[in-house]
Amino acid sequence: MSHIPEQSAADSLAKGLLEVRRLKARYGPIEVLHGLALSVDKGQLVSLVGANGAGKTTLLRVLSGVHPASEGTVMFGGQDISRVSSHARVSLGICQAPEGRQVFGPMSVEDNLLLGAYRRRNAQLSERMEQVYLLFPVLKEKRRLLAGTLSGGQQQMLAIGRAPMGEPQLLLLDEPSLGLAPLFVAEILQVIDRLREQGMTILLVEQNARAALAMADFGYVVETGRIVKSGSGRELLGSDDVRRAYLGM
Ligand SMILES: Nc1ncnc2c1ncn2[C@@H]1O[C@H](COP(=O)(O)OP(=O)(O)OP(=O)(O)O)[C@@H](O)[C@H]1O
Repeated sequence: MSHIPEQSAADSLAKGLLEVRRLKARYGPIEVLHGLALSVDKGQLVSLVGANGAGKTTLLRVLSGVHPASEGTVMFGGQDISRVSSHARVSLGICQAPEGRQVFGPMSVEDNLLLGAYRRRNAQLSERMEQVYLLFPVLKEKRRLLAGTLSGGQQQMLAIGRAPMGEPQLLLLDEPSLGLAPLFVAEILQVIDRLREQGMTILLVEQNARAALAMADFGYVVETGRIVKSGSGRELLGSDDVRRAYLGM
């Protein structure tokens, strides 16, 4: 029988842009992620759904490097980044849009967007900014205003619009529609869909499970720190368990 060297076995597992294996994380003595595995391929939109407290935010915090994994591996682009700092992960192209409305109020909308462009050279900035303005026309209209004067929904759009300015390899979005009026929710979800159409790889945590799964290439259901189900967005939407637990059907 031919022998497969360990390294090539590991390589064959690491096909996705992001590969998470046996991931554990804790807050003090309490473990909240219990050996979680998932993968995200380049260009995919992957949605994580699950009840409050299931561990979705913690997972994103571990992926962006702001919370340590206690065990397991995070591979990104074939490289083990499990022990890499959050700063270095940003340089590698992992970007987490800040939760909610975290913008710099005393700065203009345009300057807020430029802050997201740390990875871009000047020549490409205006082109990228125009692309963001195409996604969010209201930000173009208000580009000279102080961010603090925007409505809550517009500030949330700015916080999300800033992320693609740096052309991340992987965009992590935690509840981008949280607390928004239904009109803004629909708009934010459309923008995320368009970012995916433009080829961006996105890992999305979203309370609106139906919409998050409907637009996802692939989805994972997280329950108390474990993945309990996975499949294409369509498969999960059709699953009785998922419909009962997360879609109120
Ligand atoms: N800073 C913290 N210190 C201690 N425990 C925490 C902390 N943050 C989260 N937890 C706990 O970790 C578990 C997972 O929380 P997490 O926020 O990751 O879940 P979630 O799925 O994102 O839920 P939500 O949608 O409510 O944010 C929960 O039991 C929560 O109470």
